[in-house]
Amino acid sequence: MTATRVLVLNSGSSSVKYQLLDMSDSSRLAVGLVERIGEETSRLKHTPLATGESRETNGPIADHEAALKAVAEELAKDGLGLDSPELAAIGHRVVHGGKTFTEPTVVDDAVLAEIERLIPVAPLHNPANLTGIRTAQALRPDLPQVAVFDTAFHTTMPEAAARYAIDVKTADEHRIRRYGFHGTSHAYVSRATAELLGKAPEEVNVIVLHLGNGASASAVERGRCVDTSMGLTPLEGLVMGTRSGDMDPAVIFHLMRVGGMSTDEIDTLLNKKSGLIGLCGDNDMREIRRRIDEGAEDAAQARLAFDIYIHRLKKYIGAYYAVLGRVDAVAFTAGVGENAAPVREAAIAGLEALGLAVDGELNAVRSGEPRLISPEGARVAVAVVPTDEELEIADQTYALVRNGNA
Ligand SMILES: Nc1ncnc2c1ncn2[C@@H]1O[C@H](COP(=O)(O)OP(=O)(O)O)[C@@H](O)[C@H]1O
Ligand SMILES: CC(=O)OP(=O)(O)O
Ligand SMILES: [Mg+2]
Repeated sequence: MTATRVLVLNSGSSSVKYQLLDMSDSSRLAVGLVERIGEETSRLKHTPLATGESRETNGPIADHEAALKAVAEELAKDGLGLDSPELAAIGHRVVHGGKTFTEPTVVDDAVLAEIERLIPVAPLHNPANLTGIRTAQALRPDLPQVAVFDTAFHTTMPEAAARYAIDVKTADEHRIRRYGFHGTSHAYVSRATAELLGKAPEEVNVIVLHLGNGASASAVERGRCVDTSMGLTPLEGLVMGTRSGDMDPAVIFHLMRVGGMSTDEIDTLLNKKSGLIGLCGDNDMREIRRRIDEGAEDAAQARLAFDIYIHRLKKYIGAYYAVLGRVDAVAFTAGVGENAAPVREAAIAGLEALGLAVDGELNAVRSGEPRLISPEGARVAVAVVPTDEELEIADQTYALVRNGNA
């Protein structure tokens, strides 16, 4: 029997999203999510696609190792356990691959060591990714574990976009440059956008707006990334759920000298207590829109947070329009981009001179399919293109192991 199944693990700082796929037809066998790892109120939601009936387990899950073991138990209940001979490989999302990894990579000790070395530049993500890999290795030591890096798609950025304008020697010594993240999503969505336009990826220039809890924009020229908004770490760029995005770096010196804050306190402030949550107390765009739309008592604060979020997004659309010179499509994706029509409308509003517009009726359509929301005949397409990082990771993982390369 040929092993055609791939388990994909997308380990975040406090969550694990997973999917088991059969790559003979790219179908899903099971999907699930473990949330709030490390808290008392952890939750595992598991759905075997054969029945479509979800099971939920609530109660403390201490760490990512325990989370993955719980996932393995749930899969086993459906006869989809990790001991299955049909499993060909386990694919892992790894957030930071530095400049080392430009392709999906079969994990060995040297690869693990390099992912570990990169922890200081992805402190929220790489430790969780490592635990995911090590736990999976312990459960199935005989299987290839494949790392698919968020940074890989961005390694094509030219030096002019990737370098910060700081002393070159210092930058090189500490490997300070812009790496970019969410690359698996930017790659998948830019390709799917080309397909929606009936073109090959090499024929189009696309601005991809990945708006989830973390958020980033990218400029994709003929299938290759030429700029992206995240930098050395996933902190730079757009306003995010809990991260500040761009600001004058002197804010940090000021907080240290005048505010008396420590490096760790500022790190926590900018990564976990800023962005939408810092501006208005909510990091969920649904809640922010509810406050605005219902005219809640604290609507003004939510409105300001929304406006700052949109202002930054619009600046990046303009910047990447200039970087690309000619734009064929702007694609919205991830939780906010796929679901929040008011965000899409506001971000594109006023950009008619650039050939960009949103049709109100098309924008209001709710669907899981890629779709155009620009008016018929528009010079530049505006699209909603659902991302599928797990499918992309599974594809890349299977492509690497199916020919016995592993
Ligand atoms: N219907 C919706 N309207 C507005 N925002 C939504 C909606 N559904 C989800 N979101 C937003 O999507 C975010 C999560 O996006 P997601 O891509 O799943 O993020 P991540 O992968 O970073 O956890 C939530 O924080 C929420 O703000
Ligand atoms: C890199 C990054 O920001 O990832 P996420 O959006 O999953 O936090
Ligand atoms: Mg995400």
